[in-house]
Amino acid sequence: MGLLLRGGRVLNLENGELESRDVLVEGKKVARIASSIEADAHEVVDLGGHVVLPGFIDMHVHLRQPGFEGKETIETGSKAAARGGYTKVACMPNTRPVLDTPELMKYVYDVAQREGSCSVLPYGSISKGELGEELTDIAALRAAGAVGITDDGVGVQSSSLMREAMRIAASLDVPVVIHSEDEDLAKDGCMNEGVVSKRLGLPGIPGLAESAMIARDILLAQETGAHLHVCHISDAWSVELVRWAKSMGLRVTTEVTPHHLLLTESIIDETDGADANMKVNPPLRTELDRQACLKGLLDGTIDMIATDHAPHMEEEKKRPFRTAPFGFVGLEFAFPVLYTELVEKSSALSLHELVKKFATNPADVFKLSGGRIVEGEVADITVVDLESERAINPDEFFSKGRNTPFAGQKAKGWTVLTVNEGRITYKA
Ligand SMILES: NC(=O)N[C@@H](CC(=O)O)C(=O)O
Ligand SMILES: [Zn+2]
Repeated sequence: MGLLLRGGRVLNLENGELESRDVLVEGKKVARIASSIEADAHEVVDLGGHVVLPGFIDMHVHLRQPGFEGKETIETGSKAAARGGYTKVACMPNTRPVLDTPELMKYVYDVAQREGSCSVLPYGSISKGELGEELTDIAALRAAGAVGITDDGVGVQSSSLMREAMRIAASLDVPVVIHSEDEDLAKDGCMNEGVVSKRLGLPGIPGLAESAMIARDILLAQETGAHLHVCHISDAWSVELVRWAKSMGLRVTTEVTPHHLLLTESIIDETDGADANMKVNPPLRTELDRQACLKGLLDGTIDMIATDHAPHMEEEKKRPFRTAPFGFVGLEFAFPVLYTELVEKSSALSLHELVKKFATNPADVFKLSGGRIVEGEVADITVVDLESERAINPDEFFSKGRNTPFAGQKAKGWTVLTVNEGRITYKA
């Protein structure tokens, strides 16, 4: 019985070494890891020296179900996740209806159980309908399996509402996950506010719209003792604030997207704002901001990578820059693009440091299973090919979304096999 992964090189997360090991999976767990395993497993996969990693965990994806199934479903989004090497994703509640009740938590778990290709952990919203007016029943959402609470897609404008949410969340040990955006400062903006927005005559969103809200919420986390997790950090001052909060011993964590680590508003400049596939929230910012995010990732200020996979329909993204929806897909190439740019090309960080940002840290921060490959623990495993180079090709996506500015970019590090709770969920 079991699944035997033979002839792979398992990444040692402590020292970064690749160790030739066989891995035997029985049921949902890793049964054995050894140099050579002889077992009559019912399935043997020869890994041919490819690299064996803990399954990736993405704490920020939009699966669009219920309500926006034209953009994505739990089935297609989780398939895309498995193809990208993810074994767990946390999905955002900005669906229709908004995921604001225990019944809707159950709905996501049920659909994922039936149709999903990875573990799907729903967030419950902070406010009913994400309207920012009335709190949800946070205790009931937690009891129904909410991985955290968030109004992602919009910022919580009311400071008193956020304060009350954090008080309750702190008492229940529920992470408060924030889309930091001061709507008054960000009003009608469609790209980063600065020289490029001025040149193109497009309304801007200042970095301050993000950092000012992060400052407020850090202070509220300090007062209430809540665990604050900052979504998709993108601005240099924001990174500085989180660094400060950590140095004060506060429970503040954060994530960054591949696009904020690798791209800037210059791509919008070069194309004269003609392509809404470059429109995302928070917006692509300046080189200074990008460098600050990179530095934050390296020094531990930024705990993890999250894709903020946000699929939209092609027609929607064909609209003018000003009116098209914000968002990029990311699940199917996040690891390859970051491995290639940050590990292989620039040696900004090493493979095992990157893998911690993709798997170990999200597991630890959100107290989830997985994040490492250990005998007796859950068999969430991703095998990647670090040699073959291929271009990112939206036509191959399992996701319904094609909206990415990374289309055509060449990368290495593609997933060849994904195992979620002992079950093969993707095989190249
Ligand atoms: N990131 C985006 O640009 N868009 C997200 C919302 C969000 O994550 O804020 C979406 O739901 O489309
Ligand atoms: Zn958001």
